[in-house]
Amino acid sequence: VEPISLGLAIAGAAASALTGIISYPRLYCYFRECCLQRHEQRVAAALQESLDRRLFGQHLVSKVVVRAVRGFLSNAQAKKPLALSLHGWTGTGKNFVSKIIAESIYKRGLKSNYVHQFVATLHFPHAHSINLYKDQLQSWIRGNVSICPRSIFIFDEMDKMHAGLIDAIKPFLDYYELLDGVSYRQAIFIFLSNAGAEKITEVALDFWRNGKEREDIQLTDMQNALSVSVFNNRNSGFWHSTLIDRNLIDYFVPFLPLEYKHVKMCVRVEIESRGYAVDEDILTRVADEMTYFPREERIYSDKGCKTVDAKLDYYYDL
Ligand SMILES: Nc1ncnc2c1ncn2[C@@H]1O[C@H](COP(=O)(O)OP(=O)(O)OP(=O)(O)O)[C@@H](O)[C@H]1O
Repeated sequence: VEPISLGLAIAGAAASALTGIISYPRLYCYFRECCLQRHEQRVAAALQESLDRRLFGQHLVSKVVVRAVRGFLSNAQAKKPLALSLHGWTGTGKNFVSKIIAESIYKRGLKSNYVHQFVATLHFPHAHSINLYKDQLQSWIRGNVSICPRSIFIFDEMDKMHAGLIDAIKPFLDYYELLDGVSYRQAIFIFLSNAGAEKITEVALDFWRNGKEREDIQLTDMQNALSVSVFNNRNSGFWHSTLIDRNLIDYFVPFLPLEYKHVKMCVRVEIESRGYAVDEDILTRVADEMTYFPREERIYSDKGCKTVDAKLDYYYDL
């Protein structure tokens, strides 16, 4: 083969590969992250599988989250963005679940360019700057949704957010088709909060005291009580918020307090993820070291599964 024709052949192949890449977005998206990347059925399957395998003791969460996300993604005519509000005791899996949702939609999960996380105490620390934060929040959400309609926004520590701030995002959560030429209808908003945890615990404890199974707790046992208690709680971040007033939160997702057996499951996972063989004695000791409430019955872990990893360091990494 003449060098010149070989060169032409290579150039031709490269050009057709390039057009191939451009005309096959899937291939392009294989190498570079794309907005709206995965098909909704794949997202729903990945989400279900991941929650079933990795999330312990939260039957209501799995049910609501999978249904909500699947329904929303498969509805091409969604009238508003999806807004989920996750509530519960510390260490029960709220951040964990938002990470799993993000990973099911974008392979890079929380590291994705289309997933944005806010932590109230970090990003909005000063009460006197609330108006500035409102402006920043709006332009930041507008900018990101303009780049990618299927953006995911996670607001952590809602209960520490200054009252009224979250109302700045109300227009984006509402039923508008377009706002200044931008549609927010494909975006996903996830709010995380400890507000309502007492109410959730009260219901769970009632079930326990009446000898009923935890898994028999229904969403209806929780949802109304939860939305009212969050709305009326000055420290919920949603205090008298128009988001609740106007029914712009689609689902209140209750995280039940975790029991001793769930803590043990977390310890097991943590030991395995470090590549050690599970030593049942250590596993039990770590779970025993956690504190449990109420004081008399000692059923629920004070810190959920938080601090399990730190406790394990004592046994394994010294
Ligand atoms: N229900 C659960 N199933 C499996 N692992 C869990 C569960 N809850 C918590 N964990 C583990 O504990 C870690 C800490 O939990 P996570 O940060 O999700 O708690 P949280 O509910 O967001 O707490 P906080 O309200 O304090 O922010 C998680 O990364 C996960 O490893």
